[in-house]
Amino acid sequence: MLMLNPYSNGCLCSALISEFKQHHQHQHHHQQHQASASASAAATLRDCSVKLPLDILWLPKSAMRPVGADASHSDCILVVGVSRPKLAVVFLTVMLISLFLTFHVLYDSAVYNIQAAQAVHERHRLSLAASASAAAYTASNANHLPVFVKPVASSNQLSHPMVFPSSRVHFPKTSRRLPQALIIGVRKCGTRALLEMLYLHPRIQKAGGEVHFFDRDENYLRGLEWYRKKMPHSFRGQITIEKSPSYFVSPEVPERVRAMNASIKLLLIVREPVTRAISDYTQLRSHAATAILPLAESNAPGSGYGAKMPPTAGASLYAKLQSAHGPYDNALGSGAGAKETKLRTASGAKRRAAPGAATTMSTPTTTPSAAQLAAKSFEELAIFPNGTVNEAYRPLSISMYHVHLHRWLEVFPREQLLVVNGDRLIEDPLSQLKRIEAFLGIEHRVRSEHFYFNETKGFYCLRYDNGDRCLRETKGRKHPHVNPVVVSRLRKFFAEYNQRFYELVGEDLGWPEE
Ligand SMILES: Nc1ncnc2c1ncn2[C@@H]1O[C@H](COP(=O)(O)OS(=O)(=O)O)[C@@H](OP(=O)(O)O)[C@H]1O
Repeated sequence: MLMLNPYSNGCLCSALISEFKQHHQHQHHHQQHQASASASAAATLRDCSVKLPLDILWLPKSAMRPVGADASHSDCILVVGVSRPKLAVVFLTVMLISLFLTFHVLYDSAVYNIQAAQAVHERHRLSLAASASAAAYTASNANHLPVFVKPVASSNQLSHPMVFPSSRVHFPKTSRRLPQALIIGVRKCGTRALLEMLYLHPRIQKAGGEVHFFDRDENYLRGLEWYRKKMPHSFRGQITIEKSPSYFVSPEVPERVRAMNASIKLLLIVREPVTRAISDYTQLRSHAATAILPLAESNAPGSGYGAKMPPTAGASLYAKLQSAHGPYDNALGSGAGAKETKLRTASGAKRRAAPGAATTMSTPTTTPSAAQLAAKSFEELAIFPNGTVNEAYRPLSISMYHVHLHRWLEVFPREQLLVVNGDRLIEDPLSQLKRIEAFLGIEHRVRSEHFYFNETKGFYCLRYDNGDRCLRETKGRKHPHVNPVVVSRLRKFFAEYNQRFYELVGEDLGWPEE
């Protein structure tokens, strides 16, 4: 028996002894025959008492009032009294800390087990629900859509902001890890859709936004630890993926990525180059319109973007647009800035003389207003009046995939890079996801039941156990009508570049040549 009494010095022992004596007298009055036994107990008390620094006493068992049946065969009981307050405080503190740590470990372990069980259960439920809905579709015989999933009427809609789940349960034993795979581009080819679809896989964790670590000096100079902290929590066996589409076209990026991880896996999603350029233009025009409309009078014939903008307002909007469009030289990507010059040098392409260019194109020295930029059609920006292609137009130069890919393949072996077909991802996402699962070395877990075709949006959306999710409205914008002659002209222009790209990747993607 251990008894702690921090505030007494010997009181415990004397109390016990006094108790022993009273008890002994009581027995003496009522049980005469035990008198000799008590005397012998007192003798034993004297024999068993051993004074130690911690006030440890051996008391005879008969000194204690029995509480229940006593099955022990010992004669003496150990009583410890802590007589020094400081020592007692230390004792109590150690005991409390031990208790706290024990409960903490037990709590962590319980939370971990419960959450892990919930995650497994939810995924299982999702897979059952999805199988049921796929079966229902087969029965309903909807047929005009590509295949692996039939269209499902969904209540969930496009006015949502980005509605894919932005966070998962954070297990206690996870940590933030540098990415083991990157989606390096290409802009407007389906990089967001690809990342969200991959995130359906339990082995994938994704960085929420575009981090732009490797292509922006101000971020790169913050160091890898800064980058790591931008990553999501993950288990050891999971793969963290980040996507920043401008990595593909930024010359300094491949070397920087290799410096971080020479065996990182690279995903490059591409789309038919002219469609990609039109998509790019559509996004830039949309951004320009958003910036201009509140201030502008929309009375420029055919433009709708406020040609009568006051010069000062135009200049400040222009600055706004420049910062909003990052790698672009101006709002609609029409200028030929420093990066463009590098690109032309790298590709070996000669700038073609463009009669009339001075009157139709912005130049770096003459800053056009945002309204002027936003008022230009894709045709005007892409083709000079003499019919030649404006290679310096950023949406077009980004689509010259071979130029950029060449730089990556100078740094990484071909096997480390997977080319994903963005046009196929739109029509049949599962086929592309299977390839990516194999490339990343993870089991095939993304299934047709994870997708449904949303008729309103015109794209496949994702199905989670807690609801259906589409990408937000900035993905899948309606493109403006582009003159078919211009489209054909651009396709011919890209035919040669596409061939070079096919050679680099070792695959013919079959893009139209007119
Ligand atoms: N499932 C699904 N839902 C919506 N959109 C889809 C989907 N799959 C691919 N896409 C195509 O993704 C295009 C946008 O590409 P990015 O995400 O790479 O754009 S961005 O560079 O990050 O701005 C976007 O381009 P636009 O159609 O021109 O808007 C889509 O065509």
